[in-house]
Amino acid sequence: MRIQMLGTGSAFAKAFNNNNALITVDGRRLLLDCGITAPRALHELGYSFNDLHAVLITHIHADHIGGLEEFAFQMKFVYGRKPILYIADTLVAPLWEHSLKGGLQQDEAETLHDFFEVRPLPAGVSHELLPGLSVELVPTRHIPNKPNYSMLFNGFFFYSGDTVFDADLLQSLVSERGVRVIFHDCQLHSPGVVHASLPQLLTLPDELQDRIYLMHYGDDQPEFIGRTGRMKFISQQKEYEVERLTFSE
Ligand SMILES: Nc1ccn([C@@H]2O[C@@H]3COP(=O)(O)O[C@H]3[C@H]2O)c(=O)n1
Ligand SMILES: [Zn+2]
Ligand SMILES: [Zn+2]
Repeated sequence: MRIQMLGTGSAFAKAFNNNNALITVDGRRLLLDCGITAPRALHELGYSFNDLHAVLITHIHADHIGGLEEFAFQMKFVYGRKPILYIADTLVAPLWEHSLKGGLQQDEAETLHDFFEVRPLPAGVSHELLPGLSVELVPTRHIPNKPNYSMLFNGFFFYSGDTVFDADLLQSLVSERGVRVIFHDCQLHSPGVVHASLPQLLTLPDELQDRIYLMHYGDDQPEFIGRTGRMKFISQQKEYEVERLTFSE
């Protein structure tokens, strides 16, 4: 499994694109979140929306779904096919009613299903997204009363979908679930109200820090290079072989 971040920036970053990723398995590409900057970021890497097998969504903040209107319109009017949208079952209605309907709907009968092959995913069970890639949605805390999901891929790779610091969850993922690689959102400055902050992540034991790669950071990230304990920053646009990340690099 290879992963290439389209961006590693926080919602307000300007030096980095939105924290969205391309996961590639056997030549098939899954887009993981599609934020405001995703259309341009894909283009800069030489991809079009038509090169994607499917898109998977963590939650409905604009840095994670703000590019879906263009994705839907391009697939309908430029490429003439409906893309697969994997999304938590609890987010299907909010995504349409609160985010996409205003731009996409042209007549009252149109729904999200007219633009996407919607695959609602219950949390807590494994789903095959494409051959060789499975996911379990893990509910994580981000904004009170708004559903949000982190992703456990192939049983060993945990990708946080914007979450507050939760040391117990990270510890149990490693000691009970066998997680080997963790991509975690990281707000560089305290307090981490809706994200994990770097000072909080630095309190984790070495055995966890060794597995953690930091993403979703602010524009002053260069000032923090060398100040992340045993954790490492993930770079945007660089491609990583996930199986080879732990304890290497
Ligand atoms: N209660 C909230 C809600 C939002 N925010 C900021 O807005 C951003 C939305 O995208 P995000 O990546 O979840 O990060 C959120 C916070 O920076 C915040 O700081 N506090
Ligand atoms: Zn975000
Ligand atoms: Zn968010």
